[in-house]
Amino acid sequence: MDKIWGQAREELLRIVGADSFATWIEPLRLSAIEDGTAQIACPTRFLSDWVSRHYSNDILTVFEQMGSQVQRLQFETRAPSPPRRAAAAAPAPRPSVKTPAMARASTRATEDEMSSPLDSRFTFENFVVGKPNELAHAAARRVAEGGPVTFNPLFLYGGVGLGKTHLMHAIAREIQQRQPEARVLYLSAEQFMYRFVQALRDRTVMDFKELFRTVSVLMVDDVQFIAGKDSTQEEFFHTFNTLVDQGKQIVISADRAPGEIKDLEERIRSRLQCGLVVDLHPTDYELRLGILQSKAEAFRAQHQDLQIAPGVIEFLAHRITSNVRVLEGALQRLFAFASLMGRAITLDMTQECLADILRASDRKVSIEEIQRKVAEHYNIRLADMIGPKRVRTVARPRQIAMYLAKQLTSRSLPEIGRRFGGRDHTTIMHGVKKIEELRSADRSLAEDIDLLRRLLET
Ligand SMILES: Nc1ncnc2c1ncn2[C@@H]1O[C@H](COP(=O)(O)OP(=O)(O)OP(=O)(O)O)[C@@H](O)[C@H]1O
Repeated sequence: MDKIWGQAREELLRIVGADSFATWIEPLRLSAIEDGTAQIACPTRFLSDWVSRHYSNDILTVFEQMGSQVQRLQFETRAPSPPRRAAAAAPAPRPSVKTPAMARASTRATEDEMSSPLDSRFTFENFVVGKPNELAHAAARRVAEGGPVTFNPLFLYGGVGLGKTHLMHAIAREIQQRQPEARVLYLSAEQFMYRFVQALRDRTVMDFKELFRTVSVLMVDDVQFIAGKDSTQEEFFHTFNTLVDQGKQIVISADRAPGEIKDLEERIRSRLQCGLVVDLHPTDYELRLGILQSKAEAFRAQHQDLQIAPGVIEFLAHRITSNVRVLEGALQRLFAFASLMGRAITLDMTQECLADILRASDRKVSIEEIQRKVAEHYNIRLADMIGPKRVRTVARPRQIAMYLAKQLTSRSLPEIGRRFGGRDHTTIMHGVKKIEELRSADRSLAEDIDLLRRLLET
């Protein structure tokens, strides 16, 4: 079982990412596989509920990929046997954010568990600065240099893969190096919630509060995760206030601006807005070029025989515009391919080796995707997008979808009309005009549209 689970964990780590893995998958063990059912031991009921609701599909997919006969999962709440490191696929231990002061504290075990490990690649030196991220970078540097707290919190936001986590790790690492006695606690909002719920269950809330309220710097990644989770928000709010009152620095990241996070309590929203809010804009050509050049240089420092033909880096910077993570992935694949084949990286080879990525970044948004995203965003049924209902709560999102279809696709008005349940092109024209007018008058609608557009374009 350990061997199978070790293999499955490796794959799960890749799928769910290091943070979610450490929080949700790491504590699980595979106890048996019988008649197509995998029995998975979870240390707490909460964990088993959460994992079964959010990660069952991922786990089943991984079993399927491994060629196993597992069809169902059964979660049991019982203390798992201690993990066997040899079979485990947990990430190699990386330095975690803890300090000598933390080690002396009586709650040491909890603090160690609480902080997320830092990725050693995510430093300021490795962060390439360009127009789209210069403000975020400057603010992050300022916070990392320490000194009097000038803006609190620092709120960094931006789309997927644009460097938020990189900057957060760089700040944490730099503070740690400059002020070894500072207690920096860095974790994701998901982990904050998990630890809080665990403290509630174990009746150790006072320890939890004490721990969070005595740190020097609190850094919380992906704060949008706590939206809609009432008691976690409440606890976060109090922690936040106590630290700000004590003049302690807080750094927060999210995938959108505080004003755009739905189901976030108003008082938290306004607290988050009262420091410095900076965003990481989508990359431009120059920044992509800079990032590619710096990564290629780093790679060539270790593989001197690697040849990259002129124009390849420029070609990639021009063609792959989605985000830095995709850009990095493309480059890594190219390097791996070139060293395996012992070939120089030419333009032809790049096109052949990255055909799928290049096709995907060519991809145009479809009207169906627009309808689906808009329906999800406004919580209406997808069928209402094409149906006849005229109530405002349905008609307005429908018009927004029409507007986005006009903006983001090259379809004609009659074609769009057909996809909206056979409506006439004049109805589409009217919808598009209406939204254009409302956009300039209604700020929150304009923000909604920008958000949807970003979601659809990434
Ligand atoms: N300006 C940059 N210079 C160098 N590397 C970068 C830059 N921006 C992003 N990266 C790299 O791109 C990858 C994705 O960045 P990161 O994980 O920080 O994104 P993110 O904004 O946190 O995304 P997500 O919301 O998906 O977590 C990382 O490997 C990071 O090192």
